[in-house]
Amino acid sequence: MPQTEELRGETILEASGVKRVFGRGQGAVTALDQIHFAVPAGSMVALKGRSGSGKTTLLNILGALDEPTEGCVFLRGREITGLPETEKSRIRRTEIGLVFQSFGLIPLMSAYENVEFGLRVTGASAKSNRAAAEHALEQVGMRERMRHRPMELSGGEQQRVAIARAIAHQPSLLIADEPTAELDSKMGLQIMRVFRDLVSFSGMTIVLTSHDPGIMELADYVIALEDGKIVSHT
Ligand SMILES: Nc1ncnc2c1ncn2[C@@H]1O[C@H](COP(=O)(O)OP(=O)(O)OP(=O)(O)O)[C@@H](O)[C@H]1O
Repeated sequence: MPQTEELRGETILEASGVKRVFGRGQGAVTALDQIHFAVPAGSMVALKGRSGSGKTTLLNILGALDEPTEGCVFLRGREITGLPETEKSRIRRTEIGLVFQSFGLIPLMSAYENVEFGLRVTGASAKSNRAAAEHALEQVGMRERMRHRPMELSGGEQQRVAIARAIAHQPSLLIADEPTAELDSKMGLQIMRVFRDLVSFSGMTIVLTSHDPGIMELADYVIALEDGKIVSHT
């Protein structure tokens, strides 16, 4: 499998004709329709749009957490839609990292344990998991504080630990749903700096959602959604 860095500039993620309808009949809601875009490897893309415009629905489909009603998604040229759940789960474990608004750390575990715990499902040796967890914490600037529990860390630091957990298996694609929404603007910018470093130094591709124009400015591309459709792509 090529290293993340070697893919830089090539299309890593592509959505083609994606449509997602929730429910049936009269109560059906079309959350996404006619979604087409391609994301070059080693770039950061922000999805913007009002509440209900379809951002989370799209991220869930890109992250192999949900299936479109129509259309397909390709990750590194391979279709990830329509695969059996076991295969999608393998792709999520190896190629995709997920970050959420609410951090989702386990309170009784230290930062290090939170990151290492996520790696146990990979089946790698304890020694390599330890090295991978420490490397990921280093990448987000949290190695010094890795023995602290979440409650001893600021919101921004907790989110950095959550990012370390999401990237510990060195995925090529990081998906982040409103990663700065619970943070003040200074901490939000710190998180964006971490993301920019992951793009610059590790060649990672990041797709995130945000409502904050200051955050959006730091992305390479901005895709605007309105009522489930792309209305601009800059
Ligand atoms: N599981 C579901 N069942 C029915 N409708 C849903 C479901 N999930 C989302 N929707 C609908 O799909 C549309 C898009 O929702 P989505 O959560 O993707 O929007 P969003 O842009 O992420 O909003 P927000 O910024 O508030 O998170 C909305 O009309 C929503 O009500």
